[in-house]
Amino acid sequence: MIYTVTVNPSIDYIVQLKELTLGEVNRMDYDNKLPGGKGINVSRILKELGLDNVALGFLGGFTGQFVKEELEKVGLKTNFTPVAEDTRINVKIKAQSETEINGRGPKISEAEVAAFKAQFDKLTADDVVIFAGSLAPNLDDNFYFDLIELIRSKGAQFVIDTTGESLLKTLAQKPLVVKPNNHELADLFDVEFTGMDDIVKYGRKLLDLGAQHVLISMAGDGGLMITKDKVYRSYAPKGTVINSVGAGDSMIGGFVGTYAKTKDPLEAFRYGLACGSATAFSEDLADKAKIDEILPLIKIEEY
Ligand SMILES: Nc1ncnc2c1ncn2[C@@H]1O[C@H](COP(=O)(O)OP(=O)(O)OP(=O)(O)O)[C@@H](O)[C@H]1O
Ligand SMILES: O=P(O)(O)OC[C@@]1(O)O[C@H](CO)[C@@H](O)[C@@H]1O
Repeated sequence: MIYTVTVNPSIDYIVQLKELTLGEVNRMDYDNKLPGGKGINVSRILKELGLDNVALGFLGGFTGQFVKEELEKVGLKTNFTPVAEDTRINVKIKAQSETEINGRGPKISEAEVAAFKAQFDKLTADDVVIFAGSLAPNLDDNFYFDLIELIRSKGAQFVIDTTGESLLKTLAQKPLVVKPNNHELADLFDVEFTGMDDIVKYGRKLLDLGAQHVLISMAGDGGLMITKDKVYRSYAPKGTVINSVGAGDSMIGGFVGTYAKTKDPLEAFRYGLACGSATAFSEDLADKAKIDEILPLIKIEEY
């Protein structure tokens, strides 16, 4: 089974207006509320690809209830641990440019953490756990590392979509895939890239440090996959970008879901790219029809 973990889910409150003027009363042209959080987005993409998965994490209050109901409406399996405080609301303003204001999220009590962790005792070598998104304000990185140790001790695989020191720290535990974008990769090694060769050189370091597969996403410029003996490059298909929120989560969903099914990294990369672009070209996350439309446009070449 594939499990996603969203420690700090959200209602994504999408607000559209022609122009945002600071210090004035602004009126919306359109608004929408979506269940959000990176792990939840991965789960929704897996579901679109027809892959069985369970969304885990913490949900609380009326906002948490909304997220749970929206996910159940689309038939997603969930097993969220209830918490006392309200799930956060993240505001996504689409005006002359895109601005995101993400909430801090609820604090999680020790008893709530213990109830959540108990679920991991039953994992087996057939399972994959995907951690994605920020932690609750009172939890530190050890929250993930302790769980990763437990997961690896059961022989299960894990993926963690994180950056900086936290990413470096998890590599020794051999994540199934890591997917920094090119800017995150440069920050990670405190360097400036002058071309694709640099990106490949530093991406390869992640492989050497323990990652099983390395993807580097480059937004509208496509992506790279670095394996032990090959580097694959894809240019993103052209299209009208409607929404950049969740393209990275979609890429992870497409890669991990397809890899779990086929064990073929190249096919998994192809689906990852298609899901990322399909989301960029959709109002919400990509649906199956959009992913199917984009798949034949994905061209991958050896670099
Ligand atoms: N403007 C775009 N046009 C076409 N494809 C895109 C575009 N933006 C993203 N994609 C596809 O989605 C993949 C992931 O996007 P991106 O590199 O923006 O990830 P990210 O930085 O993790 O994004 P986010 O944090 O916004 O979800 C890219 O590698 C690309 O294949
Ligand atoms: O605050 P975090 O956890 O880093 O990011 C949360 C978030 O911005 O990420 C998703 C898009 O990737 C959104 O659905 C959600 O609002």
